[in-house]
Amino acid sequence: MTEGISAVPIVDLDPLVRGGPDKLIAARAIDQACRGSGFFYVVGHGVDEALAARLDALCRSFFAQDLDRKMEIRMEKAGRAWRGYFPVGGELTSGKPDLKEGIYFGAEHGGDHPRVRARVPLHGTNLFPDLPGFREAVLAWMAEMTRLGHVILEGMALGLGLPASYFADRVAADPTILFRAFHYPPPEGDAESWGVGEHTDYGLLTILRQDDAGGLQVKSGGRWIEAPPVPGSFVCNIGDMLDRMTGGLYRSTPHRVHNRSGRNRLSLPFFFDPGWDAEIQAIDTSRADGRADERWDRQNVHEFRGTYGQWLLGKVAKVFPDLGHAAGVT
Ligand SMILES: O=C(O)CCC(=O)C(=O)O
Ligand SMILES: [Fe+2]
Repeated sequence: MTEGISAVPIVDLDPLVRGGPDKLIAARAIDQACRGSGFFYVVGHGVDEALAARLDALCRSFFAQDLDRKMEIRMEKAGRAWRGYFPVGGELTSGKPDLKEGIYFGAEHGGDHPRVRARVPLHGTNLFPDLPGFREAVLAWMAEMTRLGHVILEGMALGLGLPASYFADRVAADPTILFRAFHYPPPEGDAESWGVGEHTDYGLLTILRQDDAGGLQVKSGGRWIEAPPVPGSFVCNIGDMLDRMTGGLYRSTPHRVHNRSGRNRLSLPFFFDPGWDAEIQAIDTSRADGRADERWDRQNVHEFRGTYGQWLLGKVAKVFPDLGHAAGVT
């Protein structure tokens, strides 16, 4: 592990991606990062840079369109599947409107998928913008990010001294995947406009591609530190369910975004989360450090019992209250 230009460490995943004998070196670096700030960059991930550039350009073309065009795929049209576009101010990550717009995507489940047939919220088909190549790029990206998610989870399992397939076998055989494209316009005069307010992510692992605008901040050791852009890398962070499973050994670290660059910021977070029906159980709480920080939302993840689907529905209903009602969640 090498120290980057910020306090967030950089982990070279190459040995894990290739499956070489140095796997444990990468696994230990991940473990160290997860016990520390809970945030790390990954390089050596093998994700095609040309695909990333194509997706970046397509997303910028989408967000540059008139609002009317963007609203053609507004989230309301996807109903309970919870996909599509939301305009600036439409999402309330920490109870207040965020200064960002975005598109939500998920696994492309057809009408014959059992959970779509059972009308389970958050399942269904995506709403893709009518831009050539968009659909293909998003589907290819989600496949790549899913591959990468499995690689990182394997590293985490090894780093914890568990069998490589520990998470894959228990919670991530059929992961819940959510992919978002966000555009953060620069604040107009109001320095207090947060792109995303302080929050933690809900699931296992977030893999984020950020552009060169900067603005992502991570709460580490009680203070906010920057996670500046590192070309060709992804920023990874722990979600609430991995915090829960590791008994707090790995923290779901609070983070937030403030776009101070004076230009548009584009970010592409991918959420690699437990299967919808996966029961979330602690691995070995004796390893936990017992710290119980005051959380941003005053929840205690360690008291949660149930499936990931139950946890996620409770969360999403808070972030999009109107859609929560529409989908019968609240
Ligand atoms: O856009 C970013 O850099 C972070 C986004 C984020 O934290 C989230 O969507 O959960
Ligand atoms: Fe987040």
